[in-house]
Order: sequence, then structure tokens, then C-alpha cells
Amino acid sequence: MTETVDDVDLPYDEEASQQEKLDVLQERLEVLEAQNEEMRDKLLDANAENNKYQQKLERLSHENKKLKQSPLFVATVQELTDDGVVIKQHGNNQEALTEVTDEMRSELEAGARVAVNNSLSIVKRLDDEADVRAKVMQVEKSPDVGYEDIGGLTEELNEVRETVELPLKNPDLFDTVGIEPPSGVLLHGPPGTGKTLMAKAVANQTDATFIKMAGSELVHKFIGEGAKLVRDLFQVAREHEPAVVFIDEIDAIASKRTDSKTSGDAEVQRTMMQLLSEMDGFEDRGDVRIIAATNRFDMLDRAILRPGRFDRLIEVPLPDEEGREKIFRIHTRNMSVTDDIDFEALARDTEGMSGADIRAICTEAGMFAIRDDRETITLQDFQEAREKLEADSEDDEVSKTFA
Ligand SMILES: Nc1ncnc2c1ncn2[C@@H]1O[C@H](COP(=O)(O)OP(=O)(O)OP(=O)(O)O)[C@@H](O)[C@H]1O
Repeated sequence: MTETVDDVDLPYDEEASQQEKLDVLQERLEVLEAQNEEMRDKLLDANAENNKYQQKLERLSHENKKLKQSPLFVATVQELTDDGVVIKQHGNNQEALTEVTDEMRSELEAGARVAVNNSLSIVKRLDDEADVRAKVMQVEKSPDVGYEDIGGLTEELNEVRETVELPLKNPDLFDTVGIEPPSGVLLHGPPGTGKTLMAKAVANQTDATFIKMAGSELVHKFIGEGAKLVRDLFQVAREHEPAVVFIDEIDAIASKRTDSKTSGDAEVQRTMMQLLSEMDGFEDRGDVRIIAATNRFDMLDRAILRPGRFDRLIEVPLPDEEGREKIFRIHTRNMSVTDDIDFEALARDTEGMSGADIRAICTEAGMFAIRDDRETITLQDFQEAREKLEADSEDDEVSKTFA
């Protein structure tokens, strides 16, 4: 508890003379003033110290940010020793001894993957390689999609089948005729039009393993990672023959060269070069086919389109009225709908919509019925679902405009 004036022991005798009391108090006052002075000095020193640490903190945070921004290399921890951590860089296999903070050290063990900067300081621990692979590569043994699940796209599907299915099913045909089977197809068109669906259906039809990888997942911040993932992708495909390799959003790694010379661009370039060399190096193409897809055909680097790489460039457009009707029928196959559903009218009213939009309408119509406690879905549910989807996409447009 804080002392109050009443609590303080008076440093003199009650009996003392006035003068004696005054002298003692004067003495006490001087001591207190000296103490006060001393405390003020200490406070000033502490403030100065605080400022110094604050500045140091800012400098280190800045340094830390910079370290994370500059290109990083990937290395594996070999050993934790008393002198520091022994790491081995990927790519050149060079070993180095590097010091780490105690905090970082506690996160590491032999075999851990780490990102290091130019001076080989460990910047952070990375996910294990298997995790990265699992994250970017989706391997499916014969996916559960058939040709009957695709509405419209008859010509497009025929082309894909001819290029992908025929060489997988009848490689001898190409030997007999004496031509190289086509290496791969590139599907291009608006989002949600069935590109992935077609690739899956072909894999299913040929009992092939479907290996999907998204180009955007290949764009890694770490030097050498993207190229290594591409190598891994083709390695996995060879291990799972027959296989269909599906590279979605290929524009993420195969866009026209930009003028900027940032390290990020250089890394994307390296990833694309690796992809080109894997495609060119496909001597025995018998059992692995490549299907790539993009919504940004205009952005693609011409190098990726050179003959011998993608032999067929197939446009996958938005469905026409007939296509939309078929897609409605496909997505309502397992739904309990009333008999009065006019699919032709629904198709007429959904001009400009993609297959993915139509699927969304069907799901939403089902939701209307559930909310209403009904077991069958009516034409009105479909119409309301369509209106809702249209309104949602208008809202999206508005928010994009104002973003
Ligand atoms: N032609 C179609 N027939 C039947 N369903 C379709 C069709 N097109 C799209 N869909 C539905 O939309 C979903 C998304 O389509 P898909 O993933 O094949 O599109 P995509 O063209 O690969 O799109 P993105 O370019 O966005 O990757 C499919 O799973 C399917 O349910």
C-alpha cells in the first residue's frame, strides 16, 4: 500500500526543538531529492534503451521481410551439430554449415526441408516433399466419369478421343501406319465448360490413371521447386501407366514472356522449360497422354504450341441451346423432379451459361425444395434458382467493378 504523509515515521523526536526538527527534515528532503534525481536518470536511460531496442526490432523485421522476399533455395538438413546446422542444397548438392537461432533449431531435425537465402541462412522450414506432392498432384485410378456425363461437346469429345484414347487403346495402329501418335491436346475455353470432365472421362474409358496438376500450384517461390514438381509429375505418370496427365491452368506456367526480370518470372520460365523438355523427351508415348487446359489461350507462349507438343488445340465453347438442354438432363438424372419440367425452356432461358452454372442451378433448385419441405423439385424451383444465380453473378460483376 502507498505510504501517506500520516503513515510516515517522523525522523525526529516529538520532544526535539523546532530548529532540530527543521534540520532533520531538511536533511531528509535532500536525501529524497537525490534519490529522485537518480530515479529520473535511470528512467531516461531506460527510455533510451527502449528506443534502441525498438529501432533494432524494426531493422530486424525489415531484414526478415527482405530475406523472405529474395529468391530462396531449397535444402535438406543433414545434421544438427554443436557448431551449427549442416545443410545440403538441392540442385547442386553442395553442403554447408550454417548457424540458426535456438528457436529455428528447435523446429529442425535431420531430413527436414528448409528454404535458405543467398548466404545460406535458413529462413524457414518447408512442408515435406510428400506433402507438397500430395497438395499439387491429384492421382485418381480411373475416375468415375463417363462420356454419358458430358452434355454437348460431341465434336470436341470426338477429337479428344481420337488423340488420347486411340493411341492408348490401339498403339499398334500407329506402328502399322508408321506415324507417331499425337502427344497431347490443349483444351481452351471459358471456365466451367467441361474441360476437366472430358479429360476424366477419357481416362476412365481407357482405364488409365488420371493425374491432375494445376499450373498455379507449380508456381512456387522456391528456386527449382516448380521444375522438380514437373519432373515428379511425369515420373508418377510413368509409374502408373497407362496414365492421362491433366495440367489445368497451364497459362500459369506458360504465359508469354513478360518484360520484367524478377526472380519470380525466371522461376516460372524454368518450370515451363522443364515442362517443354518433358514433353519433347517423351520418346515412348505409348502409355502416357497429356491433356492441358486453359481459360487464357491468348496469353500462351507460342513455344508451348509448337507442333509435337500439343498436336491438337481444341476449343471448348460455352454450350449452345441443345447442349444446355442435355446438361440439364444429365444433372437432373438422379433428382426427383416433377413431370412438367420443360428442359427446352430452361435451356432457352440460360443463354451464355456454362455447364458448371447449369449444375449450380440444379443443386440450388434442389435446395429450394428442401427448404420448402418438399421431396420433388418443380419447374418453379429451377426458374427461381436460375434467377438467383443470375442475380448473384450480377452482384459479382458489380463488386468486381468497384473492387
Ligand atoms: N458439358 C458439360 N456437361 C455436363 N456437365 C458439365 C459440362 N460442363 C461443365 N459441367 C459441370 O461443371 C463442373 C465443372 O466443369 P469442369 O471442371 O469440367 O470445367 P472446366 O472447363 O475444367 O473449368 P475450369 O476451366 O474452371 O477448370 C463439372 O464437374 C460438371 O458438373
